[in-house]
Amino acid sequence: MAADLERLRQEICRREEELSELKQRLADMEKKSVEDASDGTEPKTIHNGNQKLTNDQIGRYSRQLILPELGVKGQVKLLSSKVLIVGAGGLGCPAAIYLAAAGVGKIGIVDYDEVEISNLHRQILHTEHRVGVSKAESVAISCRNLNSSLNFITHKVQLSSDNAMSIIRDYDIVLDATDNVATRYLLNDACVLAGKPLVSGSALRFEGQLTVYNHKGGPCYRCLYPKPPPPETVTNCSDGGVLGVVPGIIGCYQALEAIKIAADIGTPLNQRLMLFDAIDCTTRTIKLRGRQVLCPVCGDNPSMTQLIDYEQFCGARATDKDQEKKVLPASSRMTAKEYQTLLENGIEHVLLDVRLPVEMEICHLPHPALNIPINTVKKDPSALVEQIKRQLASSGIPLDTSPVVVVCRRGNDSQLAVQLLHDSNLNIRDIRGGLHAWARDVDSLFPVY
Ligand SMILES: Nc1ncnc2c1ncn2[C@@H]1O[C@H](COP(=O)(O)OP(=O)(O)OP(=O)(O)O)[C@@H](O)[C@H]1O
Repeated sequence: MAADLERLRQEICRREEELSELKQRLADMEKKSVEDASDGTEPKTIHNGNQKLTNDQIGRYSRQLILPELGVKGQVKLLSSKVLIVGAGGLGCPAAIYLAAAGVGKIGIVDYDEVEISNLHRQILHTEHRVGVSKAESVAISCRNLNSSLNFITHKVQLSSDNAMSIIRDYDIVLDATDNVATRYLLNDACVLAGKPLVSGSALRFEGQLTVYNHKGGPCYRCLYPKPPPPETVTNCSDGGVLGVVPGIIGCYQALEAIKIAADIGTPLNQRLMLFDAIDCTTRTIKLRGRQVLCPVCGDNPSMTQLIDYEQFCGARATDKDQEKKVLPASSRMTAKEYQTLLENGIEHVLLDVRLPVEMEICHLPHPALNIPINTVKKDPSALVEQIKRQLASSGIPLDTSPVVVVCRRGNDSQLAVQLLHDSNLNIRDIRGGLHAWARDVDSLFPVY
């Protein structure tokens, strides 16, 4: 049954990709036939008196063509503009579809990742049956369905110092729709070096931000943030959460800014930062400081003339594996399977879950747990030790031998908790890999978030 479902899913994906290719071929042929017709005796102007737009284009873009600010001139600019979207996620999806709808002639999409089920609540161009498909490809397919007359280029790679300049070179405007500090600096420096405006967006929880860097003499990202933040202070959607519509709104704003720049209309958001708060439904725009003459990349005497190692520059976040190596000795840890054995043998213990209560509501291990979030543990570890000792005593469990088992989502915060409680004389260990390991190694039906 599961194999049949998977086969069907793959078949849908295959056919959808085929359909998308056919649409692209059809669009190319239609374009060619218009060019051929206007090549010889038959003038392009014969039907609509307009040398610049075809009848199809006039029909499709009519509602924006009649805007005096845009008009035929602006639409022609859009059709000949080239916009690169880096990141085909929560910001990139809405940005891409509005750029395609507006008729931006060439749209590049960079993403190395594949669609996951947890992306679908906000990355609205992907679909259920495209789980496992390249995100860049998925965005191109959805955009082509909307407007097959445009040119969509997929770059299924991680943007890095090695490839950024050669990818960016072919575009006029770049959108930063990514989610990490290293790529922000990389994109900033690459855009300054290549002389391209950078429309930057971000969204987390209920808040979003938007600005345009390196445009019309305004500052670049480095002018405002010369040094990267300490890695441990950076939170992403996977850890902090995000309401899907928030990146949706910011991604739309990114498309809007790109359209304004491409069509040369309105006032771009350079040297200003827009702050959006979904909880109160407020937006605020604040003035930013201008370009810094001492900026190492866009200043008067730039010391940076090529891209650097951005992971190193930002002191990239330690991976789960690094953290495992760095933090606890093996004797202070147990595997998910070892915890399963402990449960099956009915060994008395205290289970300490250091996630937020809201996460406990999503799922929890099949044993009553003391739920103390890691931030509370950090504030007063000794109070927690007293609480655990009281619980052990009231259950008549021997204090020094009975295990205290700490769990979290992926096994990082639990290690921190064990460290904080290390001097307590408790027999304390954490579950390596947390609930993710439990779902992977013990209970395949346990939910993963
Ligand atoms: N250097 C990079 N090159 C290409 N794509 C990148 C780069 N850095 C980030 N991205 C992409 O940017 C997108 C950002 O999307 P988003 O912020 O919605 O988060 P996500 O990584 O998809 O989701 P989650 O954090 O929930 O797993 C991701 O698809 C990610 O793969």
